[in-house]
Amino acid sequence: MDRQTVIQVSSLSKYYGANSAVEQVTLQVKEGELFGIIGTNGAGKSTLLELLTGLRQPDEGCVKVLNMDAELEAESLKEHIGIHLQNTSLVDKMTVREALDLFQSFYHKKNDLDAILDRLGLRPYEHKMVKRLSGGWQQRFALAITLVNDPKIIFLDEPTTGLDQQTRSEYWEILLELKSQGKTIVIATHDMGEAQRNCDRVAVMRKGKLVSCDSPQGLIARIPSGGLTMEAVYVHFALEQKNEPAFTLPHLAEWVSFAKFTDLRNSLSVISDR
Ligand SMILES: Nc1ncnc2c1ncn2[C@@H]1O[C@H](COP(=O)(O)OP(=O)(O)OP(=O)(O)O)[C@@H](O)[C@H]1O
Repeated sequence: MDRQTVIQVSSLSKYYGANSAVEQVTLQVKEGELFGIIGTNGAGKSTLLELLTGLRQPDEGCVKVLNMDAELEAESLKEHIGIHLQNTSLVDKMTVREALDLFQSFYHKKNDLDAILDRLGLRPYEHKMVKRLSGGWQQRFALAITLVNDPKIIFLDEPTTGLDQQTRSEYWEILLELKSQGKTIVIATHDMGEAQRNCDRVAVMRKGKLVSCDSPQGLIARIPSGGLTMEAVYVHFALEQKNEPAFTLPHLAEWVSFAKFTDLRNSLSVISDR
């Protein structure tokens, strides 16, 4: 039997002046999926996540999450989702435990905080100030915050950016465990290798538009020149412009920016394969 659709996005647009941050995006996410969103800096990933979670209002179209309208029923929706956006530093001066207690007080439904601390390995840091945690532990702490209300869907905005390979792999392992517990996870990421290994489907954004959406293998199979990796998918779908050479100067700048987040050696081998 088909899995239930838990997120339905229909013709969604968000404009900032003349700039369309998200333009006519339509997609669905199924219950229990680990759903990736990729694209260059400024492609619209964060704005899309903000619209999905009801934190921003769309200019056109609509978002239904768990059969609730993300714009009109944001308060009710909040109870059922966990969100980790970029640059959330409100709780820097609290300890891990204090911050978890505070965030949990915002919800009716309450998860077992001790179990969260233990599972995410945060127990030794329970009484440490959040700002004193290393980058990897801060991201785990932020993931812990998303779990305080035992959400059905977790939204994550580039949580592994800047982390070393080992820390990233461990983070994705936790996501796989949450998925195995039935959680639906939507994650914006620049982490192509992990997206390829772990995501059920990936949406590729480019200049606010959804340019492709499929399983990693499905996306890879769509590359006419025959790439083998999500890095190649990124180059083909996220950077490609019709009627222009593949690597104009602006593209090169985007590529360099992307390469910051991925294995440069792999990236260069993708270029040399072209
Ligand atoms: N509050 C805002 N006001 C004006 N423009 C905005 C605002 N938020 C985003 N934008 C613009 O919307 C576009 C999409 O930005 P967004 O942050 O969603 O992209 P992104 O794919 O998440 O990028 P990154 O990978 O750098 O986080 C960009 O052109 C950005 O400058």
